[in-house]
Amino acid sequence: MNVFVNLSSCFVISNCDILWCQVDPDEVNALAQLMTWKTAVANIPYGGAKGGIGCNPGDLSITELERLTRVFTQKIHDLIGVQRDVPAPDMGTNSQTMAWILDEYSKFHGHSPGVVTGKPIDLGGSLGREAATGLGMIFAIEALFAEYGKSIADHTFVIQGFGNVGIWAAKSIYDRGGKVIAVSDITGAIKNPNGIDISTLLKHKDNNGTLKDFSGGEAMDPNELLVHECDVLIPCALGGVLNKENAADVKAKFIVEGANHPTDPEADEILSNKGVIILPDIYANSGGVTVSYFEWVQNIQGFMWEEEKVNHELKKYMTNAFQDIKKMCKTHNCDLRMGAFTLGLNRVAHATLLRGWEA
Ligand SMILES: NC(=O)C1=CN([C@@H]2O[C@H](COP(=O)(O)OP(=O)(O)OC[C@H]3O[C@@H](n4cnc5c(N)ncnc54)[C@H](OP(=O)(O)O)[C@@H]3O)[C@@H](O)[C@H]2O)C=CC1
Ligand SMILES: O=C(O)CCC(=O)C(=O)O
Repeated sequence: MNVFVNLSSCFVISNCDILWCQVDPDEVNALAQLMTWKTAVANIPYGGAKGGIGCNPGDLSITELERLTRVFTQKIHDLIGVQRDVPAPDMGTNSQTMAWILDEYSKFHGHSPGVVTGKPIDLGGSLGREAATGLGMIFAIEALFAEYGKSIADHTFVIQGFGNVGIWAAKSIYDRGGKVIAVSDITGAIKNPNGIDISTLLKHKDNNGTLKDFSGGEAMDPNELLVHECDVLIPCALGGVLNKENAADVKAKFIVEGANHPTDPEADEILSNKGVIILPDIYANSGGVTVSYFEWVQNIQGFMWEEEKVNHELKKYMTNAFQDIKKMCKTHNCDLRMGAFTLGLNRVAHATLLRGWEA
C-alpha cells in the first residue's frame, strides 16, 4: 500500500483534507496548492494542505479502515494540531475517519476536538458541515444565476458522483424545484428527462449501496453522462474527467466544479471557446472548508452554533467571494477561473508582504 502525506506551509493554519482513494504524490501536491488558493478565495485564515492514502476504501472492512487511519495518524500526529494543521474529510473519508484521527491524536496530545473538522456532531462536529460543500455550491449557483435573473428551478442538472458532495448538491437542487435529470456513482449512471425523485433515489442508495436498478430512471452509459444534454453539469467525483477527449461534446451551458480539478487545462480552453461558463473548484466547492473553519472556530470558542447560523454565514461567505471574484474579472477582463485565481493569489501575496517576506 502506498501511504503518504503532503502538508504545505501556511500563513496561519493549514487545512489538510484527507483522501482515501487512488492518489499519487504529484496529485496530492497539486490538491494542496488548490487548497491554498481556495482558502484565500473563501477569505478564511487557513493555508492549504492535502494528505492521502492510495487504497480503495470499498475493498476494506471497517476494522481495516480504522487500523489504517490510526496508523496514518501515528505517522502524522506531530505535523497536525489545533494551531497548526487541521485535517478534514475529502474523497473516500467521512466523519467516522475524522473521529478515529481525533481519538488517535488525543492519545499523544490530550483531548483536542479542534484538531480535525468534519467530525461527528457528538464529538464536537458542526451542524451543517456534512451538507456544506453541496449547499455551498448551491449558494454559488444562486449568486451566478442572479446575474442572469434566473433561478435553480428554471434549470436541468447532471451530477457525476453521488457521495457527500453529489448527494447534498442533488438534494438542495431538488428542494429548490430544479430538475436533476442524470446522476452517476462508481457503479453506473441513471437518467430521467422528467427529473429524478432524489428523495426516493437516496433511499435506494441507502438500502442498496448503489444507484443500480433504481426504478425511477433508466440506466445510461456513464461516459455519456458528462456530455448529456442539460443546462448545468456538476462533476462531483474525480479529477480530470473533462479533458480533450470529451470537452468539445459537452452540451451544458454551465459547469460547476464540485470535484477538485475536474477540468484539465486543454478542456478548459475548449469549453471557454464554446462559451461554457465555469464556476471553478477553488470557489464552487469552498463551502466545505468554509464550514470546517466555522467548526474549528466553534471548538475554540467551546460553543455550538445553530444550523441556521452556520448556513447563514456560509451563504454570506459564498456570496461575498462571488462578488470579489467578479470584481477581479472586471478589472482584468478575464473569466471566473482566472478571476478566482487572481483573487486568491493576490490575497496570499498581500499577506506575505505584510509579514515582511518580500523577496
Ligand atoms: N467532501 C468535501 O467536503 C469536499 C469534496 N471535494 C471534492 O469533491 C469530490 C467528491 O468528494 P466526496 O463527495 O467527498 O467523496 P465521496 O467519497 O463521498 O463520494 C465520491 C463519489 O464519487 C463516486 N465515484 C467514484 N469514482 C467514480 C467514477 N469513476 N465515476 C462516477 N462516480 C464515481 C463514488 O461512487 P460510489 O458512491 O459508488 O462509491 C461516490 O458517489 C472529490 O473530488 C473531492 O475532492 C471538494 C471540496 C470539499
Ligand atoms: O476542509 C474541508 O472541510 C474539506 C475540504 C476539501 O476537501 C476540499 O476543499 O477539497
